[in-house]
Amino acid sequence: MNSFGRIFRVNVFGESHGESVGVNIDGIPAGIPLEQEDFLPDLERRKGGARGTTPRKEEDLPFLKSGVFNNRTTGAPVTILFENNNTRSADYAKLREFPRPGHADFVAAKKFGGFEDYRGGGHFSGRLTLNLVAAGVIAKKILGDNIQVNAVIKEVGGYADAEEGLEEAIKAKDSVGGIVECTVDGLPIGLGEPFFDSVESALAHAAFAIPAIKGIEFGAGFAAAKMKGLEHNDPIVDASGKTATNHAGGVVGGITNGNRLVFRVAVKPTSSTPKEQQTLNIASGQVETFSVKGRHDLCIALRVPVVLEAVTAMVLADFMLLEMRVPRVFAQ
Ligand SMILES: Cc1cc2nc3c(=O)[nH]c(=O)nc-3n(C[C@H](O)[C@H](O)[C@H](O)COP(=O)(O)O)c2cc1C
Ligand SMILES: C=C(O[C@@H]1CC(C(=O)O)=C[C@@H](OP(=O)(O)O)[C@H]1O)C(=O)O
Repeated sequence: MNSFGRIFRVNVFGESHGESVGVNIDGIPAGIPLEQEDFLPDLERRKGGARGTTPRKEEDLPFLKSGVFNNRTTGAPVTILFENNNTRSADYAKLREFPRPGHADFVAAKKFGGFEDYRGGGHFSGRLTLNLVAAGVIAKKILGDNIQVNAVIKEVGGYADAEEGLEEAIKAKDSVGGIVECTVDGLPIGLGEPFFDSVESALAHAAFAIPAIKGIEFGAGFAAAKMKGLEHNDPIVDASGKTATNHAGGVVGGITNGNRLVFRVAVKPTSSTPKEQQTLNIASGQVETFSVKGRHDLCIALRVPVVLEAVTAMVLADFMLLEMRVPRVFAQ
C-alpha cells in the first residue's frame, strides 16, 4: 500500500494535480533539529527545469504540519505538505481516451473503476517522489554524518557520458532511460534480517516504489552470473571484515558486512515520449496513433539520484532503529 518501514514508517499521499502531495512519518526519534531550510538542498536537486527534464515549475516548499516544536522533532509523527500550483490538467483530459502505453493510465482506470484522479498521472506521478525526498532528509539525519549516502548517474540512453546520451535523445526527439548508482559508506556490520528482510530485499522494495525503476543489482549484480567463484569471492583481509574486492556490494547473507554498499537501478525511458505512438482509443475501440502533449521529463534518470538516496536512507534508518543503534531521544 502507501506505507513502508517498521519503526521509521513512511506514508505517502496526494495527487500530482490535486491540492497537495504529502508524507506522514512515524517513528522518528525526538530531539532531532529540523526546520524547513533543512529540506531545501535535496528538494532543489529533485526539481525539474534543467535540460531533458520537465518544464513544470513548482516551488516545492515543505510545510511542516506536525511533529516539530521549537525546531526539534517531538517524537510524534511528522506530517509534511507540498502544494501543487502549476498544473495544466487540460493536457490530461484529452488523453483520457488514449491510455498512454507505459504509464499507469490503463491499469489505474481498470483497478479503480475510473474513479482515480487521472490528472497528471494522479497518485502514480513522479511528483510523489517529493515525499520520498522529504522523508529521506529526516532519514539522513538519523543516519548521522558518519554514514554517507550518495547516488550518481552512470548512464543516460546507453552512454556513460550523460550529456552525450541526452544530446542523442534531444536529436532523436525520443525519451531515454538510464542507470543510477547508489553507494553508502560507514555502515556497521549487521544490518538486515534473515529471511525476508534482507538488506537487498528492503532496498529493492523501496527502490521499486520509485516510478519508472525497472531493475536493480547489488555489487557485481548480473555480471556475477558470468564469473567464477574465485573471481567473485571477496577475500576478507582484516578483523574489521574489510574485503579486498567488493563484488558482493557490501551485503552477504542479506546482512551488511561493513564494506561499501553498492547498488544500481535501471530507469526506463519516459513513457510520455514526444514521438507518435499507438494505443487503444477507449471511445472508438480501435488502435489509433496519438502523441502525448504537455510537459514531461525526456530522461527521468536525471532526476532519480536524490530520490534513490532518499529511499536508501529510509531503509537504512529503519534498520538502524531496529538494531537499537539510534537512541529514541537525540540528546545534544
Ligand atoms: C522523478 C520522476 C519524474 C517522472 N516524470 C515523468 C514524466 O514527466 N512523464 C511520464 O510519463 N512519466 C514520468 N515519470 C514516470 C511515471 O511516473 C511512471 O512511469 C508511471 O507512474 C508508471 O509507473 P512505472 O513506470 O513504474 O510502471 C517520472 C518518474 C519519476 C521518478
Ligand atoms: C510534476 C513533476 O513531474 C511530473 C511527473 C509526471 C509523471 O507522469 O510522473 C508527469 C509530468 O507531470 P505534468 O504533466 O503535471 O507536468 C511531470 O511534470 C514533478 O516531478 O514534480
